[in-house]
Amino acid sequence: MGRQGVVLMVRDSAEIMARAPDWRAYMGRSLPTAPYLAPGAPPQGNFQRVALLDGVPRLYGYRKLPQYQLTFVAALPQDEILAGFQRQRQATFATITAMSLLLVAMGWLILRSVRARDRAERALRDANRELSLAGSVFRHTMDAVMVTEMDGTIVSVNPAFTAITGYEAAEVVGHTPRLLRSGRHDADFYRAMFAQLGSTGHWRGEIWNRRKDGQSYLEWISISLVRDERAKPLRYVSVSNDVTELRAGDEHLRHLAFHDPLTGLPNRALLLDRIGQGISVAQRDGRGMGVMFIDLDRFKPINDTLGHDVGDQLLQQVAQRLSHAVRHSDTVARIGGDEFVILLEQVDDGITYVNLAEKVLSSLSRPMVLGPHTLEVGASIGIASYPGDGEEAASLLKHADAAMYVSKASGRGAYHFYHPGMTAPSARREPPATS
Ligand SMILES: Nc1nc2c(ncn2[C@@H]2O[C@H](COP(=O)(O)OP(=O)(O)OP(=O)(O)O)[C@@H](O)[C@H]2O)c(=O)[nH]1
Repeated sequence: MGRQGVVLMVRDSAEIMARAPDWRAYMGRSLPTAPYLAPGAPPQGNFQRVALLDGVPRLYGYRKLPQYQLTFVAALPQDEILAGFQRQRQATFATITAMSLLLVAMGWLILRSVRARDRAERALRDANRELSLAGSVFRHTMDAVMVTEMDGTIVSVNPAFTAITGYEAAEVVGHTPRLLRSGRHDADFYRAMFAQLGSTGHWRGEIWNRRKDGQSYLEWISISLVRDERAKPLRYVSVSNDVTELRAGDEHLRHLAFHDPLTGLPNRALLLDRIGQGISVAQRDGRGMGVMFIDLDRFKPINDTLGHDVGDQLLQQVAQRLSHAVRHSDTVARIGGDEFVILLEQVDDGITYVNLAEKVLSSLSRPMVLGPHTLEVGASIGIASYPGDGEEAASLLKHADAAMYVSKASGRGAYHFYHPGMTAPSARREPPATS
């Protein structure tokens, strides 16, 4: 019956005839409002109410015994009946709560792994995109790219490398860049290059290399040391391009700037520079040097009668004859229309000038055959030597010109050494006075 269950026997007069438990306390007490005593109450039934006598809410079951004018009543307290249900409800609630938490946790874990997977896929896509971009640059750049191991073994080269060197990738991979050496640089050059690469991780400069067909070419190259994530040296990457033609263009421009286009001889600017250098060397070594100013005699009539083209050819032939007359170390320059200068270095005696002047006069006086024309010109020469006749390039040249003017004035076809007081060339070129 539980802790608060009750069994009653109630007379139809509402008086409690028996009760368990505590029958003594309830004996004779009346239950006039009991539902089973109400007129027309069914012979048996159930109901729920708060007990009149002890105030406990109970569920009641009864059965009338009309022949004895009695009703049997049994009641159980509501909380005892519902206790199992409550326990079950709590257990169910706890289970549902735990499952919900579990579901939330699983959902969170799934979400996290989906996000992590998305992130990884995105990173992979980005990495692939970068790789394909790098690959495309590697394949399509006009610069030759070469990747080597730290010991110099070539790992890969790009198509531009093949275009420049003539070597296919398969022919160079596994070899070292020594394959390309032209022999124009000594061991010190490469030692300095690797020393800088070792200390700074970079080297940039020009190298003469050799193509597969044996032809030398000049490349502008930038080499970088590549390290791994832990900064350990991994590879060398070089990017280079062929600058041979560019350099040739530079040299051609420089040649044009310092040479006479008609004869190919050094012009006035280069001559002055070389005289300056010659003076420095002579000063240092205590040696002599000098310049010989040569002006053709009666050149103008050739121009005037046979034309400028023939005059040009004659000037070219004069240039050749002068070049043949001098030593390899001397310089022959053309500094004006029919004006040539020979720079003689390391000359300590006057006889060398005399010999050369006579050789030049004799060479230029020989007939020149230019197509159908056989022409004869001569020359007038002036000589000035360092240090006696001038200590600077311009003054030496000016004094040689003055001495040459004396040769002209003396009847042409002669040479003179400079002496102080000889007429300056500027005076010589003044228009003759008219009377
Ligand atoms: N063909 C040709 N003639 C030139 C060139 N530059 C200057 N000349 C000419 O060279 C001549 C030089 O003049 P001069 O030295 O006075 O003539 P020259 O007849 O030799 O006179 P002398 O020296 O007194 O004997 C001028 O007629 C210029 O026009 C050139 O590049 N080509």
